[in-house]
Order: sequence, then C-alpha cells, then structure tokens
Amino acid sequence: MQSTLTAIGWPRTEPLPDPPFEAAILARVIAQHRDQFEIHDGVCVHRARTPASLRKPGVDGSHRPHVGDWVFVEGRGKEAALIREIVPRRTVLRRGAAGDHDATQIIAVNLDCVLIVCGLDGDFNLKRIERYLTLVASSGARPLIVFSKLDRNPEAAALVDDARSRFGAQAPVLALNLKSEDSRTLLLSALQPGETICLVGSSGAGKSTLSNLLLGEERQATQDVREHDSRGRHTTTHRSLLSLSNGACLIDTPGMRELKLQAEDEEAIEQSFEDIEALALQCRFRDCQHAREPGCAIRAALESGQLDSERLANYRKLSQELTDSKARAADRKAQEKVVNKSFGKRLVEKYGRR
Ligand SMILES: Nc1nc2c(ncn2[C@@H]2O[C@H](COP(=O)(O)OP(=O)(O)OP(=O)(O)O)[C@@H](O)[C@H]2O)c(=O)[nH]1
Ligand SMILES: [Zn+2]
Repeated sequence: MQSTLTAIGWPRTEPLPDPPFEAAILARVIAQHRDQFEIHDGVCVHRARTPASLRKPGVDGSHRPHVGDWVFVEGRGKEAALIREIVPRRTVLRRGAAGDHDATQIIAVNLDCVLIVCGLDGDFNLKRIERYLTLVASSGARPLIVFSKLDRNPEAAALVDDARSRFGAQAPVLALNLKSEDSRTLLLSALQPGETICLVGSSGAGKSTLSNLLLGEERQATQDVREHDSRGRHTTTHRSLLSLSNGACLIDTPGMRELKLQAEDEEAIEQSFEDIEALALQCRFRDCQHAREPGCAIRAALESGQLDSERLANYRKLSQELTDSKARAADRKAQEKVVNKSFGKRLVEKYGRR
C-alpha cells in the first residue's frame, strides 16, 4: 500500500497513519469541481464527496478538503466515496493578503515544492515574483523560480542576473527555453524524488508548456498508476496528477493553474502595463472599451504599430481576471452576510431579542 501511495506523493520516510475506522481507505484529493472531488488511491481515480455539514456556507474553508489533501474515505465504487477525515496537512498554500483571513483562500495543500513560473518577456515582473515567494514561504513549501522563454529575449541574461541577485538566497533560479527537450533534464534534476510539486504563475507564463515538457516522455512512467473513473472505465485524458520519472509528482488542476489575481495585484498590472494605461487615458471617452469608439488612443496605437496586439490581449485577460476575482470576493462577502443574518434571526426566534 505504501508503495502505491508514494507514487502519488506520500512521503517515503513517513509511516502511514492508522485508519480511524474500519474499512477506511487512504486516498489523495487530486481535483475539485464545486462539491465533488476526485480522489486517487494509488491505483485508480474515484469520485468523492464530503458530508453535508461541511458543505454549508460559512464553514471555515480549512475544514474542507482541498487539492493535495490525504483523506480517509468510506465506500468506493458506483457511488461517490464519502470523505470522513482529513490527515493533518504538512503545508498549506493560500492566496490573498497574509493575515487577512477574509481574503485568503486555500489553493492546495501538502505541496513540497512550488514552481513559480515567469516569462522572460513582457511577463517579467520582480514584484510579482516577490509576492509569490512570500505566499510560498508562508505555505511551508520550497519555492523554485523557473524563468521561461529564455530563447525569446536577447536581454534575458541581464533579467535573470537581476532576479538571481534579488532572490537567489530564497530560491533556486532556473532560466529555460521550455520548448527545448534539454530543459526537461535540468528541471527534473531540480526536483526531488517523492515530492509533490505544483505550478503557479500568470497567464501565458508557460505553465502548460512546462507540464507538457515534463509529461513528454513521462507518459510511460505514469502507466503503472492506472486511472479509472468511478465506473472502472479508463480515463485517458486525466491529468490532474502526474507521476514523473524521477519519482516526483505534479498536481496541476484548472483551479490551481488559474491562480486568479487578487485586488492587490491591481498595482502590479498597472506597473507592467504602464504604457497601455497611459494610452487609455488619452482615449476621448473615459469609459472607452477600445472597441468602436471614436478617438480611441489604444486602437490608434495598434494601427500605428506602437502597441503590440498580443500584449494588449494579455493585458485584457489579466484585467478581466482581476474584475472577476473582485466580483467573486464581493459575492462571498454578501453570502456570508445573508448567512449571518438568517443565523441571527434564528437566534432571535429561539431566544427572543436581547
Ligand atoms: N519560445 C518559447 N515559447 C514559450 C516558452 N514557454 C512558453 N512559451 C509559449 O508561450 C505561450 C504561453 O505558454 P503557456 O504554457 O500556454 O502559458 P500558461 O502559463 O499555461 O498560460 P495559461 O494557460 O493562460 O495559464 C505558448 O504559446 C507557449 O508556446 C519558452 O520557453 N520558449
Ligand atoms: Zn479607447
């Protein structure tokens, strides 16, 4: 049992925890879709759910299972398994302002190494890397900075030097062309057998390219971890958890990859796209969407070649993420208010107003 679980990241040197009830099965949460979880027991993938009490709004997020958790479940097979207990976590990666509990959200747990992926193109941003480093350091996991697109910028070496002198003491720094097969060996040698890794970084930084690079010849290596869905069919497209040939494993799920930006990143976006924000100020209309409005400075800059359309697209994507993230945060707050209000009302009904 130990060996099948180490393939999905159970630490080799750590004994397995005692099952808390009869027929308890130890498995790892590898993906989450709202209230549904995908768990891996070292052999197969199953569906799982939590008890209804944990699904109620207002429950502290840390009591709920998260991607990377080791859990004891009851029952497998046709029905979704029931997650009964969460094994104490070794590390917890959260996003959001440190100390501000309202704004923090668990991204993944039990990670050993977090790869901070950053492009050596327009994506390069020391402030953002610094912020990621802070998040990773407070998670308990080890950070590894991976610069991508080394081949895309003739000035890359200077940027990498700059980053090394700033962050070299906190994290190893790799600068790679992720499109080159040679980079796989370099990457794998920076990872340790048995550790669980994940990728964070902004949109377009190269996370997919990196996981594809690791996947490349790794497909064979994952064969021994056979994957079925709950009905026992093979799911060939399954990629949430990837065992690498050096014994490390990569957790890479949509919820994690889209490390959505928080309001505090607004400043970072403004900084990286100063030129675009300055141009937008010159548009005739203050609420210009840069679509068909007359006197649009952004479109003029695109036409004259002063502004690169890909860069604008990237800016739009990041700004949209920021807007979405703010809307979700507002939604959460509003929902909590409703819950607290109805809870208050029930108290009044039960005990009368005091
Ligand atoms: N030449 C070159 N291109 C790269 C490198 N890394 C990534 N790219 C390209 O950059 C683009 C974005 O890379 P992705 O891997 O899709 O970025 P991502 O971080 O997964 O982006 P999201 O899926 O939006 O989170 C793709 O067109 C890649 O082919 C690199 O090292 N060299
Ligand atoms: Zn405009």
